[in-house]
Amino acid sequence: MATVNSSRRPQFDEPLEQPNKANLSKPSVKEVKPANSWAGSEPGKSKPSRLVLSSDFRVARGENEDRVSPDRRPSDAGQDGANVTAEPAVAERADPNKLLEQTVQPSPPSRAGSENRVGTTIEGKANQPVLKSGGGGGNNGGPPRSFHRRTPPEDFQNLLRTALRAVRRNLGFVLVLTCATNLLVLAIPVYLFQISDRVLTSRSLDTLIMLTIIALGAVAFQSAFDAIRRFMLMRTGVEVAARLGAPILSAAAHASLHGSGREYQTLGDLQQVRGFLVSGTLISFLDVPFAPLFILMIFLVHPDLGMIVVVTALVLMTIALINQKMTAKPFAEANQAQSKANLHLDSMSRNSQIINAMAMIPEAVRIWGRDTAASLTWQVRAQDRNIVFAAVSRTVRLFTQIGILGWGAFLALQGEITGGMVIAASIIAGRAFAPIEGSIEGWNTFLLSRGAYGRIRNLLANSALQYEKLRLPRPEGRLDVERLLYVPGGTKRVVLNGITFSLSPGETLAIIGNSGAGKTTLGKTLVGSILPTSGSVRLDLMDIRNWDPRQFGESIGYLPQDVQLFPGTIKENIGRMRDDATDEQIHDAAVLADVHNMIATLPQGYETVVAADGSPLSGGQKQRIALARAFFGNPRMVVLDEPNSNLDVAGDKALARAIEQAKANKITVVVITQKPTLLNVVDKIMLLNDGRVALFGERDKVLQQLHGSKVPPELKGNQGGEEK
Ligand SMILES: Nc1ncnc2c1ncn2[C@@H]1O[C@H](COP(=O)(O)OP(=O)(O)OP(=O)(O)O)[C@@H](O)[C@H]1O
Repeated sequence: MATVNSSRRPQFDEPLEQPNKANLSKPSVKEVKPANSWAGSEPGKSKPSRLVLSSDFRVARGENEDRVSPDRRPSDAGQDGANVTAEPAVAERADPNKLLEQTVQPSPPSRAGSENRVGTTIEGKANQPVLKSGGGGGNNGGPPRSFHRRTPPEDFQNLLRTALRAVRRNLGFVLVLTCATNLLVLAIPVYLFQISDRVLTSRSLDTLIMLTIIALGAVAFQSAFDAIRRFMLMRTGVEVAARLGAPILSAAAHASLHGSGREYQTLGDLQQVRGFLVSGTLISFLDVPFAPLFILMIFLVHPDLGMIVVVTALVLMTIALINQKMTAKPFAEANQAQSKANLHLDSMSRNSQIINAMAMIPEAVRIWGRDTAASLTWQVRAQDRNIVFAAVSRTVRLFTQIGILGWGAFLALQGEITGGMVIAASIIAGRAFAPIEGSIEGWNTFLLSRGAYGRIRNLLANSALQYEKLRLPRPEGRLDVERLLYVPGGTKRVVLNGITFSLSPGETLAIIGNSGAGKTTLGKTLVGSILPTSGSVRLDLMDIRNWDPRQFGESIGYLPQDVQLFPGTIKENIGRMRDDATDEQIHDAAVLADVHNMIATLPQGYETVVAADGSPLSGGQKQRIALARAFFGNPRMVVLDEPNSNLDVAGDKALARAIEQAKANKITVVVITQKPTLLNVVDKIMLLNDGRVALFGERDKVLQQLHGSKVPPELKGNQGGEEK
């Protein structure tokens, strides 16, 4: 198959025609001027612009909106914009008073008039209505005039508030149960105290039976209340996960576009919060407020015993703090190494075919083993310290029990307290230590959970999905790219430098250039999957950042270089996994992408199930299904990144037909390609060189620039007949 790099024609990176350095450094386009382009007309002869000055935007907008001629053909605004350059508009230096006059007397609504307008900036055009009364869209009748049906904006703050309300409500009830549980837990020490001090002294069987029944009832209630509060906490955790799971995932998916890719881990944060809600740590936290009550009771038995308990509690806290300090680093290292091992495992599962085909299993296992071993080593180090401190802590607790019993016995010998009091104090002390110890041990979990909740709150609070965007009519497909600069975060590499161009609705553009020229990056900025460092991409004059994301997504199609299909049927894939995709829409997209016949040859047709790795489809078939997915819903702009990289001759032809059909349907198509075959069907060509526009203009003129006066025979398809 012939390629642009064949020996008969120069390569993309050859200095075909040195672009004017001055022009390129002011991020402008070397425009191959068509005869009727305004760029080629004399500024003096241009018709007055209705609005020309971006700095006068505020004043002029108010005037324009009131005075625009009702019969003005707004589509003309789209026709003349194909040649926007980065050069400042001539009229930007015009007298503002004259401008005001010009807005009072708008130019006649003729196409020729609008084509000759000089210096009409995009800001100026933004004041003009985009819609026209007919033509310019699908089925030659233009896109539907109705406004887009949109899902309402997500109210993440409200969802978070509702979830928090549910947690508070449940915790309030759990607190009441905790109160009852902690009071009932005193039943056993009180029972012991009563037996030794009352029953044994009075030898009353009735009292013993009575006390035993009360103690049994108290213990039964205490167990029931404890079980109920655990049930409630478990359900609270589930409720939080159920309420926040979907909003977090959609906010994370949206944020990941321009984020670090770690946004999806917020779902893990939700698991952390849920885990905390059902953990023993929270139970300990809830029980801790009752510890002072128990300590007070011991003080009431005897102040000496109370002091022993207080000192022990302080010692236990100190031990736990030292433990946390000494185990925090090894635990963090262990977690980091474990997540590296998990990432590696994930990439192994995605690349299992490559790993098997090239016998890379030992290497893959070695890398995973290295990270896992590092994780285990750090865990052992952390756990060793943990075990030592836990042992010290337990020893202190047991010493305290002995201390209370011993000193209590001594006090009993002195006749200050009774034997029953000593045993009761010992049991109550154990009850007081339990939540304190539990809280100290779980403090780390609490900090982690608090951090996780903070990340969830930030993600939901800052999600752009919740801001309501203005309802816009369905776009026509006018594309304006202005002074696009892209420097990837954390690098100084300028990948795109001053890209400026425009396409009218229904125009097709091929972006060509050497590998690494920035074609894919440009394609991604056009569909908003990466944000430019500066400059703007506008669809129907509205910056794509300001479109409602759902509406924008429905209005465009994108075929990425690395095609991935979703696990599901071909039908679902073409319908973008939407529940509301109708059979007719799916069929239309397949026909528009010229892929219906190919699908018809598959044994299960549209119901063929595609696995995560794309089987049973071939690479070319996957690419063609993805092409139909890009055309689903009759989008107004489609960006195709090397759509024929896997196609055979028939597929290539089908693709060319699809682009022609798209053109007939007034869909603006940008196709990134390395192959010359598609150049036959496009209106314009852009040659990218090192992130800059080296050539841009009408197809034949650019081809002539590329190949000198000779245009290779295979690229002569449209010459003459469709001369622009
Ligand atoms: N996130 C990034 N960080 C650093 N460099 C980047 C980043 N994204 C792109 N680049 C660089 O920008 C250049 C252009 O990349 P791009 O993928 O757009 O090229 P391309 O013209 O599509 O190439 P190909 O035809 O091989 O797909 C490359 O040199 C690439 O290394």
